[in-house]
Amino acid sequence: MFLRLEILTEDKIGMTYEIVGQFYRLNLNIISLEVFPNRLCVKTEIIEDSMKEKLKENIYDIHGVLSIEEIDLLKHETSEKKLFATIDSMGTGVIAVNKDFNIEIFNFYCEKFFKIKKEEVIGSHVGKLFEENTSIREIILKGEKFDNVKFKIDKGKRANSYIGSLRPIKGEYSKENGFVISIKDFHNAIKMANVVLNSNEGAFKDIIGTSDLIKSTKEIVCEVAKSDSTVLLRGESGTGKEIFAKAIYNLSKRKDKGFLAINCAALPDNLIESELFGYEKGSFTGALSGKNGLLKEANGGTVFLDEIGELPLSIQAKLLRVLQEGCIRRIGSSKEEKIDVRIIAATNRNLEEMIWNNKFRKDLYYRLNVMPIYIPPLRERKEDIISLVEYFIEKLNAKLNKNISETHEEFLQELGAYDWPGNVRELKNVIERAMILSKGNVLKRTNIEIHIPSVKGRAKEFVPQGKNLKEMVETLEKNIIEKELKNNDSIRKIAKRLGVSHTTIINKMKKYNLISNES
Ligand SMILES: Nc1ncnc2c1ncn2[C@@H]1O[C@H](COP(=O)(O)OP(=O)(O)OP(=O)(O)O)[C@@H](O)[C@H]1O
Repeated sequence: MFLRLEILTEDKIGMTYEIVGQFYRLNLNIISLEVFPNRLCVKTEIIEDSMKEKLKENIYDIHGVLSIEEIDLLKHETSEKKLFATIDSMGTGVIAVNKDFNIEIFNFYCEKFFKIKKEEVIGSHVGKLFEENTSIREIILKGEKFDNVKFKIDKGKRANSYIGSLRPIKGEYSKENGFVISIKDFHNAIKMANVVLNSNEGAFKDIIGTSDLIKSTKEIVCEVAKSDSTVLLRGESGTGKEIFAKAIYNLSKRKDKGFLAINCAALPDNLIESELFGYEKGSFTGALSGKNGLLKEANGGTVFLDEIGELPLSIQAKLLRVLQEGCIRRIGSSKEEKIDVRIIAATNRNLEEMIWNNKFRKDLYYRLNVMPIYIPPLRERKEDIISLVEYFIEKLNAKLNKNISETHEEFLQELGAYDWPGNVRELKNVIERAMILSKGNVLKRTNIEIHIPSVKGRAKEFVPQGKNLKEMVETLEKNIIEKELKNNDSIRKIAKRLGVSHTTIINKMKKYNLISNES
């Protein structure tokens, strides 16, 4: 406990000397002294009331002393308290170290991730905190400025990555007086980077990734969105073609008009034409009244034609008329109607090969390919995996009613070692499965359910179950269809891939009691 006095005085030379003298006459130790014009604040040890009265009397006897008041804190103590409260409330770890490398400040954030109380580390050597990580320890002990170095702190259950920076504290004559280390959680830093990168571009808010490849794709998209030209998005399945199509629409001048997404593979062959172009009354049995097609419905807006490579050749010819002349003709009508739609198409098929095999019209290809944009596969931008994982965890926590807050380093390493043939869609599914499987709040390597040949070795040879060849073939057939259905592709697309009809797949699904996402 301390006694703190604030003494107001007249402006007189030697006043401080005289007041301080009264403390020494009573043999009192001055702990702190603040001198201002006409004001003096003194901190001393607590003393008995009689002694305190004596001290005050003696000070009042000095000519020019106006008042003496007991106060709670000296000015520098108030500032120090404010500073510590600020440092403690920061979402960044702060460690201040003196010139002898001893810790002087260790904020609340640091207590949390080092799992040590500040009382245990204040005054001890900073090197002790980074004992398990010799590389960062060496850099820190140089005491020289550095920015954003990634390192790991392994505290048993929690092994996470952080980003550290260091600033030396310079004295008035540039002599070094220690340094301050600031530490951020790596994953939080990435989240923030995403917020900042996406803040101007609301259109990109659902497109996660800060890799150079994604950044340059976003740049191209921004340029392309300004014009009204047809765009062809190319890239493997699950790379995000549809969300890029949405971004183009959101950045375009048609953003206040409609956006209609049509999956060409999901429309059965016999319905595609009527769905897209509409039909006249009586044009076929059952056409009791006429109907507008989807393209007409989308007039003035943007149409996203996903999986354009799946369109039958006859429809390709009609689509070419839309692109060339802006005209559609309903089934059963001899009249063409003008429409104004912007087409964004997408495919994961090799259209050039399809042209070669007479499966895709060359003229339509050239018309679509005015602005091709290639969406890179995830394996070429693995640096985006961490931010995608964070993003999906946050989204899926709400959906699955979970509270996953951490990912083990090994979990991320394993994801990084995989090649992701199903791209971001596959990553999302793997995260969802891992979250369902995880017992606590942490995602661990053991929660990953994918086969990673490079990491876990080759798969065992698969021998289908069954009493005889017929049963074995049926098991195999069931497994193949089941696996295809898991990719969430349309039945039409699966049928194409397996070289059978749409009806065959539906019949087999009934036979084996399988359900698709279309059911
Ligand atoms: N960069 C990304 N950020 C966040 N989510 C993404 C990203 N890329 C893809 N996704 C998600 O992955 C899933 C698949 O994306 P999308 O449907 O756009 O892929 P696609 O390329 O159109 O696939 P397909 O060719 O099979 O139709 C969606 O859930 C989408 O939201």
